[in-house]
Amino acid sequence: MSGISASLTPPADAVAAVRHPDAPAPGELLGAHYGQCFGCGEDQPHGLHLQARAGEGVSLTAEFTVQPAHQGAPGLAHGGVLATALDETLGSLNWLLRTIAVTGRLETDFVRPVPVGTVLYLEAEVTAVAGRKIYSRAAGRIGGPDGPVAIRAEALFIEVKVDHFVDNGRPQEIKAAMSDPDQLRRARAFEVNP
Ligand SMILES: CCCCCCCCCCCCCCCC(=O)SCCNC(=O)CCNC(=O)[C@H](O)C(C)(C)COP(=O)(O)OP(=O)(O)OC[C@H]1O[C@@H](n2cnc3c(N)ncnc32)[C@H](O)[C@@H]1OP(=O)(O)O
Repeated sequence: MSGISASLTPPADAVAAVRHPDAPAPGELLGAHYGQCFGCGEDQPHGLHLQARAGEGVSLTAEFTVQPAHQGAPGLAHGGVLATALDETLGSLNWLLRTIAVTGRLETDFVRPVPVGTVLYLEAEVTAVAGRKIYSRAAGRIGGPDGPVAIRAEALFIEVKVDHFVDNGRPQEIKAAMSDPDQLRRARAFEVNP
């Protein structure tokens, strides 16, 4: 067992997260926010191809199958890849809030080794919101959705403006995504209220 750091404990004035009225219905697949995303992108050959599904409230489930490209030790998933799976799952929660946010802090416990070929069953929920700060937690189970926990994490996401990606990333792709005539795809790219 491990304790979490103070910065992951919501402050006294934190409030419960509110699911956006247009959030996908429980059971609905969220789809990728960006085709080249290492976590969820369908165009990323060595990516995780993680598929997240909306849950009740501000929660979701996701699945990811560990591939040979994700090994650290022979036959076992790399810890950084597992942390990525948690990060991606937690990041997807922002689509249920329709908030653009990036990971500020991610604390991960690696509880059991995860062999190649394993399906990791992830579950995540937002626990509290305080201003721009979104607190969340996730766990990944093996052997089935009710199997033993192999990994878990607590995280703090920070809300940002689209400018975060324009100023620090590839502005031309961001501008193209913002002009996408498909309103839902445009909103999903930035996980924001259209
Ligand atoms: C073409 C299509 C395009 C698609 C477009 C995609 C859009 C959808 C993106 C989704 C992507 C998903 C993928 C998975 C999620 C990632 O993996 S995101 C990538 C990894 N994360 C990053 O790159 C973030 C890098 N860090 C930063 O940019 C900046 O540090 C941050 C996080 C924006 C914060 O900077 P800031 O805005 O100046 O905020 P700042 O005032 O410093 O802090 C605000 C508050 O947060 C607290 N805080 C900030 N950082 C921390 C920290 N590390 N620890 C504890 N507390 C912290 C501060 O203490 C402060 O608290 P208060 O004083 O308000 O109580």
